[in-house]
Amino acid sequence: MTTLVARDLVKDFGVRDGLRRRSLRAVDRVSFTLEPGRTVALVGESGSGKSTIAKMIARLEKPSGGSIAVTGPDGVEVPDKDYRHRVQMVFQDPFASLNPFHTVEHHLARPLRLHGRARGAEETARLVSELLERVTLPASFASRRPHELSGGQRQRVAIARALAPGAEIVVADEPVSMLDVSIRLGILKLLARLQKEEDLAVLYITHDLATARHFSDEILVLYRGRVVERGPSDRVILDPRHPYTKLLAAASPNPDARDRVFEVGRAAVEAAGATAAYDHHTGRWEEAA
Ligand SMILES: Nc1ncnc2c1ncn2[C@@H]1O[C@H](COP(=O)(O)OP(=O)(O)OP(=O)(O)O)[C@@H](O)[C@H]1O
Repeated sequence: MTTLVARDLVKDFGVRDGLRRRSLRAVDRVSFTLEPGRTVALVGESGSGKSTIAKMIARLEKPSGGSIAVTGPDGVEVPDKDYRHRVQMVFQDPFASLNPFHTVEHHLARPLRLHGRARGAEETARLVSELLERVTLPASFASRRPHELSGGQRQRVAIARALAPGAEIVVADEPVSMLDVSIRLGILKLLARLQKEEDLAVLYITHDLATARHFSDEILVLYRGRVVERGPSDRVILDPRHPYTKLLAAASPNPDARDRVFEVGRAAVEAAGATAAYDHHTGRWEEAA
């Protein structure tokens, strides 16, 4: 059982304030545990520190304080060289995260070879086909280039690429926010299926409380770098206790923005056959009788 424990994570950035430089605390003592077969959602509005946490987990940013440790089934911390096999990212923008000059096969074969999972052309081709199958894309897509794929197909390739090194912990940073509304649910369901079938530990980063509820076990609500509320997903959404969570549930006074935030949520609610409905008057999700 591979587990990631983030303890008291802190990130300070040096920022310019007029002529002076000052320190901005983007993440303030955030702790969580990612376990196999479970999804933890980090929810917060723009600037709350979600991406900075993702980058620290992916080792793209160095924490200013706290620790991140991945332990293997034996309970022993995995050595640095294994960290990157085990912990992989799916980024927000599938248009920017794939190189337009390279084929799908190149994008998947590279991590397979880099992490020593495939030797020789035959084995690589077989594993590339398997990866495409896991994200429900036809094997024939291997020879395509990113511009020949839709946004959703690109995101599936990005997920396959994250799985290629044998990832056990996946950080999905707003994985559907740049996709067409009609295909978002398909990508979230794919992540949910992989999480269950392959026992992945997932950190799902989103500003959308509704999908956080339906696709995660635990929700952490971030406000200005701090966790202001955390708990089982249903409890946090149906019975938010912190005023900021209540505010987030109300999303925005602008009905257009609010509807955008919640349209995926509504689709997710319907697809899951759930009985909850978002009440714009009370600003809460209510269980139907
Ligand atoms: N490299 C950096 N230098 C200075 N400040 C930064 C840097 N990266 C992030 N910040 C600041 O840290 C805070 C948290 O940013 P972060 O991108 O983590 O938020 P977020 O919740 O992911 O927002 P979004 O949803 O817009 O991506 C913000 O105030 C941001 O301006």
